[in-house]
Amino acid sequence: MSKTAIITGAGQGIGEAAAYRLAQDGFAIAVADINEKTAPKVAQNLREQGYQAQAYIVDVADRDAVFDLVDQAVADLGKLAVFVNNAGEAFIDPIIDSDPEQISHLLDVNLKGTFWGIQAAAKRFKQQGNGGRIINAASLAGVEASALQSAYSASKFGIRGLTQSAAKELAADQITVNAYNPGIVRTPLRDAIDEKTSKLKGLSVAEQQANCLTEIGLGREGVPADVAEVIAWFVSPSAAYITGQSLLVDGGMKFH
Ligand SMILES: NC(=O)C1=CN([C@@H]2O[C@H](COP(=O)(O)OP(=O)(O)OC[C@H]3O[C@@H](n4cnc5c(N)ncnc54)[C@H](O)[C@@H]3O)[C@@H](O)[C@H]2O)C=CC1
Ligand SMILES: CC(=O)C(C)=O
Repeated sequence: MSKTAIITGAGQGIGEAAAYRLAQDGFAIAVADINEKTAPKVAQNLREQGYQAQAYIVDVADRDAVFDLVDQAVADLGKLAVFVNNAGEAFIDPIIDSDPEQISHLLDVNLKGTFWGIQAAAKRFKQQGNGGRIINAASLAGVEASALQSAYSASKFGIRGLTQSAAKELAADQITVNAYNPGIVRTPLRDAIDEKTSKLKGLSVAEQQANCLTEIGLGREGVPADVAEVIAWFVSPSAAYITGQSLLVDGGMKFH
């Protein structure tokens, strides 16, 4: 049985890119996502390329489902080695107009979903007895908050705090906990942000994009400092003693 990497939100975007990248490093990939169409497709593509992969339909906001995900993936694919809390959502609205339900849902997915992933992975790592790697999706917006993204930025600042606290608690069990903080990565999530922002700010999408930070790649183009590469580095032997870090990735890389 292989070493398993569970990646949430791996049905598209950054999570999908991370799935391909970690598969190249020999991990069996649990493609976990709420989307019943995309997760099986990604898992199938991985298998067609000769990698071990399985799709799991899960809502990361459901704590029991996240624990079940770990149990099932380990039973199917082998010992857990890596858990990437990548799944997330965003919405754009002025803070005074932000809908309470939408705020709660975003925090349930982004912040509490990461909490459940850390808990489930850490419990499994402790049972297995030889450490593990937990990597969380924070964001540039969790280092420098953006207007119109109050709930999202709050969730990403929170994820950085979760990362630091968990890292301090789990280091004794050789479990590292780190976060990647990408700038702009051209995914459906980012496209939706830009479109709504440009509407609210009256900017054309082109003008809005011109205001963006350096766009970085999803890893398939192999551009430097791409996000999938950062996730793979956090999992590599050279990062065995790196923990509690939030790595800002916006074309360059700097710890925060
Ligand atoms: N795209 C960007 O510019 C940046 C993205 N990020 C973060 O990176 C992560 C991935 O973002 P993208 O790939 O851009 O997003 P995306 O929207 O393209 O993909 C997110 C995936 O997560 C899944 N998902 C959403 N809610 C879920 C839930 N409750 N349970 C399970 N799966 C769920 C979606 O089905 C989708 O497949 C997110 O946490 C996002 O906040 C951070 C900084 C920049
Ligand atoms: C979506 C997101 O976190 C950014 C920085 O664009």
